Amino acid sequence: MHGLMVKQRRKLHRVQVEKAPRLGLIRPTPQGFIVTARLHDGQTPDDYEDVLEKLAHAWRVHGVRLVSWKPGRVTLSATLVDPLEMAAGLEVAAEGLLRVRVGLLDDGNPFVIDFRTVPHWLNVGATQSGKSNLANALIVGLSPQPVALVGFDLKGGVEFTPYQARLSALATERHECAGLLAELVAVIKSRMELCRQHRVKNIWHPRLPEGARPIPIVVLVDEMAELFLMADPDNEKEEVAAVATRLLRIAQLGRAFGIYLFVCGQRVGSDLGKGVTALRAQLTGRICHMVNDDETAKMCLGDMDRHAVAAARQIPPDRPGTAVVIGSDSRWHRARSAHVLEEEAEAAAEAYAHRAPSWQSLTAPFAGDAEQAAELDESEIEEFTEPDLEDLPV
Ligand SMILES: Nc1ncnc2c1ncn2[C@@H]1O[C@H](COP(=O)(O)OP(=O)(O)OP(=O)(O)O)[C@@H](O)[C@H]1O
Repeated sequence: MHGLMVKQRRKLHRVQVEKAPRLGLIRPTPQGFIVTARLHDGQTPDDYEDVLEKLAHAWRVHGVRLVSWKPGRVTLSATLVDPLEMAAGLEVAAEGLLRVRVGLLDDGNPFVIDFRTVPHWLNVGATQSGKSNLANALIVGLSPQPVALVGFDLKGGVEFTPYQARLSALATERHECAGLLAELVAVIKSRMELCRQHRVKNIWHPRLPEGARPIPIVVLVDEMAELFLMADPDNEKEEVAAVATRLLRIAQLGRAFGIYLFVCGQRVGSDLGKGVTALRAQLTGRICHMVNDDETAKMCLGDMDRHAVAAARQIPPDRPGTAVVIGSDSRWHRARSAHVLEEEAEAAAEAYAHRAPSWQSLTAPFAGDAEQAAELDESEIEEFTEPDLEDLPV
């Protein structure tokens, strides 16, 4: 027994985490180089994630990322200059239905918002960090597409009114938002009925005749906090609760019924209430621009990857449009959006105004009172929350 203990203790003593890396061959890449490091006993890839910034300084390079790992070894990629410097001159491009290339990732790949693979997004950042610029990029990329756009603009309309020509509906006050959200849930309910009639689980299923397939709806929300903050809880509680529930229903069921959320805000904090935390869990696409407080970075990225939080806190204020993004691959990337002026987005909205379906045509399938139609029971929600991925549009 004693011998075993001594052996164990020796083994434990062998474990040292901070040791010089054992590097393999250095291979050049267009942006810098790639190198493999063998892990010392007791090291994990996480230990490397924790010291990437130190490595970048030691190697005198712009940045180091851990690109992959196998048992016992990690592969690191170093970039000599910031690839995001090149994003400024990029153009936004539609890359298929509901898919927009909005900028560049720091591994040189395009930064793509693809609602087909990641249906709902949270876009946060301090003032002047580049949130609206990204929304502008989406307007430019989505306007020519056969999709409906709906705006919730709690900044009194300053953000989305310029694009009204291409919007099928716009709400600027919270009570209007509550009504419009009820109508969207009612749209979901009518699409549910349609799917039941054709015995399919989502609107993309091939069994649904092409003519019967409803048009996708992208919902843009700006300033999320305004939907949840209460100046006078006694009078506003009910409305806030209704807004929170309806947003959550849209997030839970949107993927199956072609309704997608892009939610922007300066701040996401637990003080906004449980509704925000529940909603956040459904917004699996995350974009964190420069933020002023740790809590917002943590709320935006922390539940996905703690290293992403540290990366977001390092975004310099003089690089608007730079963000830490978690998208379809569930890994975090530094990214920068293409620079899109409000005028460009406005021009795109005007040019494609004829593509905006009328709100009446979108809500036609449900007759009567939206508030009532917006009631859903748990079994209905469960029935449609996990659509088959193969059915999503191509
Ligand atoms: N990707 C980018 N490249 C270059 N400049 C950018 C980029 N994104 C934003 N900017 C510039 O940074 C400034 C702030 O951007 P934007 O208005 O999008 O910030 P915001 O986060 O929406 O701010 P606010 O909350 O105050 O509306 C603008 O002048 C904009 O042109």
